[in-house]
Amino acid sequence: MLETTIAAIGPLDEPAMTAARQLQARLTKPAGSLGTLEELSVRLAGLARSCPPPLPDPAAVAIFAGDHGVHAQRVTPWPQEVTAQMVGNFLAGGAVVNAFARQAGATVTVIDVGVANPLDTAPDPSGPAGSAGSDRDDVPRLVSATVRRGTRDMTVTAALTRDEARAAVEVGIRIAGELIDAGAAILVTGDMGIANTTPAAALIAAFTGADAAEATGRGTGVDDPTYQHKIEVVGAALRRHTPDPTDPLGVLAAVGGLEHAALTGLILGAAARRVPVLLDGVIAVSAALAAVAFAPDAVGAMVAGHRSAEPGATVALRRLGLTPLIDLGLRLGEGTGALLALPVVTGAVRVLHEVATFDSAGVAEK
Ligand SMILES: O=C(O)c1ccc[n+]([C@@H]2O[C@H](COP(=O)([O-])O)[C@@H](O)[C@H]2O)c1
Ligand SMILES: Cc1cc2nc[nH]c2cc1C
Repeated sequence: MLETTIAAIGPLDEPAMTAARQLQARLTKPAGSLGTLEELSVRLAGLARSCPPPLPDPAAVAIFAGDHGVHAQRVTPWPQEVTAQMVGNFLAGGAVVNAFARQAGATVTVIDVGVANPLDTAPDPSGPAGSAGSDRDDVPRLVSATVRRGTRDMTVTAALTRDEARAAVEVGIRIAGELIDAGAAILVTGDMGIANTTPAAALIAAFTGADAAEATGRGTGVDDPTYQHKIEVVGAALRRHTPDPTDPLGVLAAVGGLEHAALTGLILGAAARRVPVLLDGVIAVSAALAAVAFAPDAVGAMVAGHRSAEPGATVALRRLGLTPLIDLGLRLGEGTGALLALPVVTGAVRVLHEVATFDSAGVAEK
């Protein structure tokens, strides 16, 4: 499944991109006045192989949840149980991602690929928090696709076996296919996993060659001594495994996480179906680096929703050559920054569908 998905990923379609550039030049606005949105609309036309490309509606958020053996190294102040508890919150509709998804009209699917603690998924008799008036279709959905109940501690041994990493990637590919088959026109990445900014930093360092200090951030907000310790943990894991960036499955297995690997699969699955994938924060962009290591053309399907405050996100975005659409200092994850960027993507495409040309509107050109 991984190999066939990689084989299905191809370059952007040049004729559709040329058509989009030519249409942009005829629309009633000064050339280039929509800045980044113009190039985004061209890219999305190339991805869809049509001009105009379809509007990115409806959107589907896929939140992959997993736990991390490296939590034992005290790289985060939060207890591991919070991963399972936040999954319960997503399913009850009470997290920030749910509020933003309701605002964007996006569905929310939570995929348990490796949560260590039991999930409390009993329905709340009072109904989903904050979702008054929503119909059944808007209720967040849980998919149980546990590969293992959390990774191993990457400072001691490989976080995953190659088979486990592959299984998690293939969960992501399967979810991409299911969401697209159900009608999603854009996929939005989400993640939940206490301690997951540590493997994200290690992945970014492994794929870009950045050192541990450049790739590592404060995650949920660690104090100065813990931050220094976290950089050492990332550095120690990299020294132990010396991951080979040309072997993405090996890198994901050595220093990755189950949600990172599943997000890699989601991105590859979207790219293979030529559907855009809106990237959220540092966990998503670390997975995106693995995706381009599998299939360089996968970058054509990626839209960087926002610039996470985590420094590793900027390192990864630079390597991917992606300009984030918004930069608001967010560092929450869950898909929140990407969802806020969704109207920008929609706007970029809507212009190609709806804006009059100089000819049709009788507006004089310079
Ligand atoms: O999306 C981001 O860039 C981001 C930055 C910092 C923290 N997070 C979220 O916070 C959790 C990981 O933080 P930590 O400090 O426990 O590694 C995990 O659930 C992530 O979704 C996410
Ligand atoms: C409360 C909380 C909510 C989150 N959402 C994503 N990561 C998170 C981490 C914590 C700690």
